Amino acid sequence: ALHLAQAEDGKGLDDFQKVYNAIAEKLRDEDEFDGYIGYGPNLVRLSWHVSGTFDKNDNSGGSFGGTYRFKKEADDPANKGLQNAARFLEPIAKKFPWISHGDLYTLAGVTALQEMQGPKIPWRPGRVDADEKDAPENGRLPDASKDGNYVRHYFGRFGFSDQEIVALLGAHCLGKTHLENSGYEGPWGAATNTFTNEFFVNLLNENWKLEKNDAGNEQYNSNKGYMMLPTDYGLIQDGKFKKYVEKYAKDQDAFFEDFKSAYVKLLENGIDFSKLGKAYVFKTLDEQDS
Ligand code: HEM
Ligand SMILES: Nc1cccc2nccn12
Repeated sequence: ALHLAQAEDGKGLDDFQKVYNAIAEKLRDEDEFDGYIGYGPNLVRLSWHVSGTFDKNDNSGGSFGGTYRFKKEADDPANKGLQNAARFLEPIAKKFPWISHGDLYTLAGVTALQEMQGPKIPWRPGRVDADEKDAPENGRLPDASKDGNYVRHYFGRFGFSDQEIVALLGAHCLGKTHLENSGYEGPWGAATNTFTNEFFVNLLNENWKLEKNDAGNEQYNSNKGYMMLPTDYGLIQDGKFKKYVEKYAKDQDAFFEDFKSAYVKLLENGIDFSKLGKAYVFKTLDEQDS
């Protein structure tokens, strides 16, 4: 059965906006991280990795139990590099001890996306901390060395359509790959901390060369210093995915709208929110600077 959302008692929009603001202010303060990319992309990746363990077949994994806080999940080799995001969030968790870990990890991704000029992401609280025994086993996160068919099959476990899969991967407009984390090296130059549709524009416009990187893994590099993972490149090798890449490369608003919907679905998979009111939409710091 789905996990029933139980919001932190007595907490409302203002309380969660305070958590949002604390994360957003810390993002602004600690802007030097990772060559001045900042923590935003890393927080978005954490929110995806804590949700990406979900399996609709037995409703295991997913963001509900906040089980990333246990070594069993945090030490998954696929999570290498996310210790930075976890350390970033420790003082936030101490300042707001009432928020569950699942709510904190997902709210941090929403905050980072909105502060990096992404779409407004409606968010609902109610994830309840589970025990270490409920932490999913390692190996549920995807393998970047594969192709488009693998990507389609992988995301089938969440019930995502081709369109939702392509929209979600648009988050690879953010941050970079780090050889010491994943065995892929991304260029400093092209790394960004602003949410745009450029992942799709680059996929279509650059001439990609498949090369072996210093870790011996194959990746696609362009002469402008951009890179793509084999799974990224699979989106233009596969005709059914490619038409959505073209749609989003042409229309950033359509990308923002579809990313928002798919990202909410990713973060809420496996949870029954029907007992809660409507989702919260948080103001950015800029919108509160009055
Ligand atoms: C086929 C599915 C996916 C694969 C194989 C994949 C793989 C990767 C890899 C290998 C990295 C580099 C990590 C590092 O070296 O630090 C990365 C980074 C990243 N991924 Fe994905 N990813 C996938 C889907 C997603 C999704 C669905 C999202 C969010 C909605 C996402 C968001 C990010 C972000 C923001 C970064 C940059 C992190 C940073 O700069 O620290 N990825 N991904
Ligand atoms: N920034 C970034 C992160 C992860 C994967 C990826 N592919 C192209 C760019 N990119």
